[in-house]
Amino acid sequence: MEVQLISISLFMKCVQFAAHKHRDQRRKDPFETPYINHPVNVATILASEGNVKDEEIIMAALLHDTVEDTATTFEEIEELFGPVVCGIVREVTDDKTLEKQERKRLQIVHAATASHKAKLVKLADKLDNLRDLLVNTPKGWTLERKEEYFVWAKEVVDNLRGTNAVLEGKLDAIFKQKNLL
Ligand SMILES: Nc1nc2c(ncn2[C@@H]2O[C@H](COP(=O)(O)OP(=O)(O)O)[C@@H](OP(=O)(O)OP(=O)(O)O)[C@H]2O)c(=O)[nH]1
Ligand SMILES: [Mn+2]
Repeated sequence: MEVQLISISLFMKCVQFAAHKHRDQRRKDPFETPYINHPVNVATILASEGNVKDEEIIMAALLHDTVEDTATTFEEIEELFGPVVCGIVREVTDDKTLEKQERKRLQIVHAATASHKAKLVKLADKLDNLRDLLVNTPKGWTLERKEEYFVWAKEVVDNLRGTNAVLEGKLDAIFKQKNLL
């Protein structure tokens, strides 16, 4: 068995915390998928496809949208799950007080200098969102807006390269399918 650094108890508290915080949210897809499916997908992509063994990265993936999209604070996350997990979540959290265009621009800029752990979470986050867009159109989105998302996501991913060959390969297969690579 792999060395296990984080107790199963704390890990499950993290799953429970994320599910609780996102309990009233739905994704934008036509099926109104419960929002928690996305953080669970991102964590599962890292563990099962990306071969990531570091439990703190998996926990940060489970929590990655809590501060951005729910009434969760970094202080809560640090108190419950420690400074490393909190630091990763902080790095992948957009400042929602900024204009959307500026937020999107900053994701591209910040990707380049993010820590290795944060880059892994961002790669899996984009992979899950793009896989969804290949099969669904979010409510209220035009096809053009969807195409623009692929173009923008590639700019973010281009600044995350050299982090995880498997995840980057899977993202590149999607970009090739969209004629962006
Ligand atoms: N593909 C997809 N995306 C959905 C769905 N429901 C919610 N989203 C979220 O929508 C965001 C993209 O929509 P935009 O209009 O471009 O961004 P905004 O929500 O921040 O304004 C993605 O965030 P992001 O900033 O790109 O990444 P992150 O917030 O997940 O880090 C994604 O997480 C869905 O059903 N499918
Ligand atoms: Mn996300």
